[in-house]
Amino acid sequence: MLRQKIRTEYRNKRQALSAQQQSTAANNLLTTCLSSTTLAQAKTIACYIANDGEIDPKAIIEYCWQHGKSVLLPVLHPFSKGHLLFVEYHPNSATRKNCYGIEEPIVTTTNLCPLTNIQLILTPLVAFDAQGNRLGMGGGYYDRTLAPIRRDLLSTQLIGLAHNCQQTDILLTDSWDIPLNGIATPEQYFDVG
Ligand SMILES: Nc1nc2c(c(=O)[nH]1)N(C=O)[C@@H](CNc1ccc(C(=O)N[C@@H](CCC(=O)O)C(=O)O)cc1)CN2
Ligand SMILES: Nc1ncnc2c1ncn2[C@@H]1O[C@H](COP(=O)(O)OP(=O)(O)OP(=O)(O)O)[C@@H](O)[C@H]1O
Repeated sequence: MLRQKIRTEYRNKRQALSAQQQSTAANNLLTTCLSSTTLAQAKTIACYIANDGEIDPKAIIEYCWQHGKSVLLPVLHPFSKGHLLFVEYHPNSATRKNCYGIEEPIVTTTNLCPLTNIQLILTPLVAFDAQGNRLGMGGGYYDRTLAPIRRDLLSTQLIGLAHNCQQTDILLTDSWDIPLNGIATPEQYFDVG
């Protein structure tokens, strides 16, 4: 399947980056994000903990904390298979590793955030194109969870974070794919509306 072939190719590209390249990319990513008004204006922002060579958004999370913004992380839904929950994340949040080895906050009765309260979601991705199409890890987690955005039921903004080497020509899309409003790389911001 073509999608799987592209996924493997682009996972390999990001995994091949050196620690030095990762660190430079992560620092420059914050600068790009700050050039878009979306991050400056949003008060409730979902992000992720880097895994598998993904660009590291740690500096963005720190920036959000310093500027009084509320940060959320995705957590694999404990009952609804293939869906995500978004959970508050603070400097001292208790975390654990999920089944993919990705750190996630422990869900409590008070730290869940409904999708309707999230103004901006910064998504990880494996590959993207300049039209705002996104290829993820293949679990369909973001696509399923964010389906209400596709149906225009939510105004949450979606911005993908990526290394420059994750840009592809044109990605073929499926009916369930949620298009991004923008993509931020260490070099530039693609505004796709
Ligand atoms: N940092 C980060 N957090 C995230 C995601 C992500 O892509 N990145 N997710 C985004 O959905 C969710 C977790 N989904 C994931 C889905 C699959 C695999 C994974 O490693 N899958 C296969 C290989 C996939 C393939 O190449 O076909 C594996 O187990 O090796 C990891 C995370 C929520 N949290
Ligand atoms: N809204 C949805 N409802 C039901 N199934 C879905 C939905 N979105 C995606 N899926 C299923 O999830 C599977 C994986 O989708 P896809 O390859 O687009 O994931 P991805 O975008 O790479 O992953 P992720 O969103 O986790 O980063 C597909 O085979 C599809 O059947």
